[in-house]
Amino acid sequence: MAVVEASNLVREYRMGTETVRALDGASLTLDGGQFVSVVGPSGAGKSTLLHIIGALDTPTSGTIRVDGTDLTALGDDEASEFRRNRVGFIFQFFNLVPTLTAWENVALPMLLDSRSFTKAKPRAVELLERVGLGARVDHRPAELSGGQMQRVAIARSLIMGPKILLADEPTGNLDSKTGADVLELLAEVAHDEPDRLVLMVTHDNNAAAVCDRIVTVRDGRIDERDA
Ligand SMILES: Nc1ncnc2c1ncn2[C@@H]1O[C@H](COP(=O)(O)OP(=O)(O)OP(=O)(O)O)[C@@H](O)[C@H]1O
Repeated sequence: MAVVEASNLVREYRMGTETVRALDGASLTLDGGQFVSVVGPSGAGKSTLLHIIGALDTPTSGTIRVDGTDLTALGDDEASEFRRNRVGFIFQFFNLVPTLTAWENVALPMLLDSRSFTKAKPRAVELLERVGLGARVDHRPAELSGGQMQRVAIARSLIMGPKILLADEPTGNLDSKTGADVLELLAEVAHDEPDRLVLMVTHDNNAAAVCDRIVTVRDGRIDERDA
């Protein structure tokens, strides 16, 4: 089943009197059960594409459906609910809350929802075990290595059970061995469930090489061979 269906996406930014076209008619269909990387030159529109797929930004024109939801039809509150419950985000600098322990960081999205409050800790601990950090649940980010922090962030991205994980340069701040381990984990996460998609923006050719599919963005469009 298609998790992402993007058609003719255009995203323009106004810069004073100039208009920058970050996306210029990008079309793409992505199925679940895959680990997909997005590559291309600097300024090609990769991050803009990822932000639109994650409902962090809206296109100027074009259509975008993610996990069956038409993102262009969402209001601000619906978009933030979509981001919280239906998408997992993984960032280069991990974005963990320094004052919270590993399990509290992972549980945060569930702790914010009164309906799931009591289930939050057992689920967070289970996910930390899944990413190999069962012995680190009470550690704070400063007491963890970079690779361990990224594993916590991956566990957090999974807690609401999203169909899609979006990773922006997830290995950009890790050494090559630690980065390779994180990529292996992301591939496992994509293949764990039949229709989960992990979509990763990367500049690292080794990272792209372990993916099931590589999508190239150039001048705001998806390379035709990749669409
Ligand atoms: N908020 C913004 N305001 C104005 N212009 C923007 C904004 N965001 C992106 N752009 C412009 O849109 C184009 C695409 O940017 P984007 O960040 O999507 O590229 P990228 O492929 O992710 O680049 P990089 O690999 O360097 O991160 C660039 O020319 C950029 O300067």
